Amino acid sequence: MDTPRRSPSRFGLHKSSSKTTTEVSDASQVSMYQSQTDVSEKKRHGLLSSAARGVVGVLGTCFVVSLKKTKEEDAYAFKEISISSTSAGTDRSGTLSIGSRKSNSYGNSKELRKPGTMTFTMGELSKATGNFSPNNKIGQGGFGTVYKGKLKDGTLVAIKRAKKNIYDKHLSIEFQSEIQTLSSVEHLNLVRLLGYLEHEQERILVVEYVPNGTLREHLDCLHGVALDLATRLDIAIDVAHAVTYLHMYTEQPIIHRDIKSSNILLTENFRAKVADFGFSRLAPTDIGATHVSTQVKGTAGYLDPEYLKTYQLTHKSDVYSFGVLLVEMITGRRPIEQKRELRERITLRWALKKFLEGDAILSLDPKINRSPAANLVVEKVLELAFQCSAPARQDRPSMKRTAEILWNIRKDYRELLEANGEGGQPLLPPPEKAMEEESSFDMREVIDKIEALRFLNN
Ligand SMILES: Nc1ncnc2c1ncn2[C@@H]1O[C@H](COP(=O)(O)OP(=O)(O)OP(=O)(O)O)[C@@H](O)[C@H]1O
Repeated sequence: MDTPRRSPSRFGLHKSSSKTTTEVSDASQVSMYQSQTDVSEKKRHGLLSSAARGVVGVLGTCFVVSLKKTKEEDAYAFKEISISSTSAGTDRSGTLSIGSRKSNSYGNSKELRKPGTMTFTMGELSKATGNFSPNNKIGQGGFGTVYKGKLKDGTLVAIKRAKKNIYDKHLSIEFQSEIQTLSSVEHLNLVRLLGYLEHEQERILVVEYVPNGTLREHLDCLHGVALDLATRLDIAIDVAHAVTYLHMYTEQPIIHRDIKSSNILLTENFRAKVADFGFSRLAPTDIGATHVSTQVKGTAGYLDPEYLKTYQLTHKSDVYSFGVLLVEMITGRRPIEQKRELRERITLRWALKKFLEGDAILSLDPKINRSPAANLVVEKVLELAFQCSAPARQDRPSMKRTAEILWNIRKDYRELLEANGEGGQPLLPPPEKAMEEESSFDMREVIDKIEALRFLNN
């Protein structure tokens, strides 16, 4: 099927409008949010176990890990989008709580709890975390401190303790928002809320513990091995599934608002789980409503420039952030690389320039070996990433479409690996409905790219 002709404006590269937009957004993103991000990043990195660093130190290098997933594992993920809406629907009817596991008991098992509202006592959570011992601290974010905990029945959990400030009404609202949002969702690729505690000064969330660190940590090789391209593609698809689910299959559409690599947690099998719904708000459902106006929240580098400019939040703001995330996964670089020279500082812009010059492969994370198959992934994923992060939201694809394109890219990648005898990744059957359109880019677009390149060089 022919892909529609893409004009420079689909990339948002018309001189008159987009340059201004990009500059405004970059500047405001850096100034408004960078300090906050830096602090939490530093803290988080400071918190990485010395053991992890030890591994890196001992190995002296970062090996590429290649993971073979079973057909069943992936097939499950594909099914998840379609079946989850049903199961979540059941949950929302109030008969089955996503927080309360039928076979497991948390806190008082006699209570019949509403979805996601399992309550814990301070005693239980104190015990689970060794009295909130610093030894059990695994993270620090905008919301507060995160501890690893073990419940009575042995279940490992992450316990997110909000900063204490009962007079901060905003925090309480955020807490309620996180509970409400989390409680209505259930998906393999979303971190599950197990319960909460709200008592006097304390606001604590108990969520599923995801044991293998954040995507950002893995891109930084802090766990000793670099993620190979196949795994990065799988992770991107997991995230796309999760966000598609939030946008399309929950009772009320949910905009995540803070998609970023440090909010992507990985399981031992390198399945991705999207975390941190603290910033999310329910998307509008009114017929005719296309956006909610709200105060700008998110993280520097990932913020939709149109949202920054207009304060209007739509699903396409998540798509923008996801585009930035895709570039991050291909390049290994953070969205904003403060220490690099000016022209390399905004990774999206730097990678776009390489792409338009026909040198997309030069932007590939140096930890990944170059090959014809890698070349294909870099070209196609970057092309998709730039569509996702087009300055104008109408030029961005939906999250569902983005997932479908990623499926195609993965399929092409695996076929090329097989053909070149490069890898042993098993070929998975294509998901039933997803393969209608090709994600190739055609020669006509080269002309557009040259035009765009001229624009960039001006
Ligand atoms: N469910 C979880 N399982 C395992 N570790 C977690 C879990 N949730 C959070 N963490 C760890 O705690 C860190 C802080 O998480 P948190 O969601 O509070 O903040 P953040 O998203 O990193 O930052 P911010 O709130 O500023 O966006 C994460 O980077 C991760 O290392």
